[in-house]
Amino acid sequence: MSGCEFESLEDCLESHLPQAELSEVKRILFGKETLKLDLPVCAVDAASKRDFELKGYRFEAALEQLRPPRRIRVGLIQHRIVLSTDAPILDQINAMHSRIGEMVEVAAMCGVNIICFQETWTMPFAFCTREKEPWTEFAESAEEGNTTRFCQELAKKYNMVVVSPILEREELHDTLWNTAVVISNSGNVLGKSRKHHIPRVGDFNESTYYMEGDTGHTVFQTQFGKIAVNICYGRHHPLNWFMYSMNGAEIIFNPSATVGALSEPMWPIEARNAAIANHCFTCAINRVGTENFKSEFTSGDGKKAHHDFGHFYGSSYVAAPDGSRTPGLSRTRDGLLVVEMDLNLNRQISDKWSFKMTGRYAEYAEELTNAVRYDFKPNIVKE
Ligand SMILES: NC(=O)NCCC(=O)O
Repeated sequence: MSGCEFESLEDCLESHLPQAELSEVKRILFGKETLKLDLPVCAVDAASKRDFELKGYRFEAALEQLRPPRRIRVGLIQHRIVLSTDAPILDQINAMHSRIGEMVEVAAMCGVNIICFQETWTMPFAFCTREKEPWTEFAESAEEGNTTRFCQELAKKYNMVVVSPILEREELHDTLWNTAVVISNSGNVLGKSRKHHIPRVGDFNESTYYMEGDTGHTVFQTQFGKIAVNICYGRHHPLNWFMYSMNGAEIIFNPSATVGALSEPMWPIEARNAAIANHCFTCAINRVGTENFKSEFTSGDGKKAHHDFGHFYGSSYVAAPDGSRTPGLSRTRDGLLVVEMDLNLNRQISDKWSFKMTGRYAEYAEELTNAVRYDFKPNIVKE
């Protein structure tokens, strides 16, 4: 079986492990048995008719005496491109809009309050090619583009916060950015968060198109909680997650596009570790499928010229501050993951483990300031 056919690690364990061992394996792999969330029959039927996976889980918190529970639902959407990469640009974008529209409708049936799509969801992840045309034509204004208008309609219709990661064209300077637009459930654009770290690894030739983002570690106060967006490669940088958390993020979304050969063993660890280290929820979303491009490309890594990135392995999941996590969505299919979380869990775990209190940040800040100076002398004792 090839890497792009293997459906999911969890399904494999479920079908091959004896029941007694399975619950121990799940406890160790996922922190504890993840509780299933009952989803409405109409949603389950619609997902099946529209040919995507629908899964629901919930994370509970202890009941407190002074604070009511803060239960909210997030939705994570992963999907393939709909048309081939050489179809007319507008047809590709419109096809993606209608696919997402039908998935968001199911999220609304499931009571989702905040939905997040995958990185640059309106287009193929064409940055491997290093060709400017036609891919830069997918770029749109974050504030006034058609995709933002489409998401504003969804937000208003379903009373849902929409996180829409796109290729942004900033018209003022005619520059491109990799940007997540955050749209309030009122339908207003709340703001945007630009990708903070740009990869220079494998075929991820994104630095040919856009620079490191200039929006810092913005956190968005929504009706359903404080959220932040750490786009893809930023998940390898613990300080990046940390700064969103320092600014008060209760949920950090990580819309991504990454392939099996490069990052799959790291995927289950990084967002989960960030949830633990920062006492918050994290939501990792990856696209699915293999995208083929007409012209061959190379990336100076000795590989023969090729037409695709390899397999985007999906596996979107949510991690909680207590170290537990949901199983991932499929490695091969479009999917919607609906997760109910009680945001009170963040403070409960912070009070228990106290990483923010024991962090010695002032000392690290001083050491780091020295470490990045050109005349830095490492603190090493030699015989
Ligand atoms: N989209 C993106 O930044 N991918 C880089 C590879 C990775 O972070 O796994």
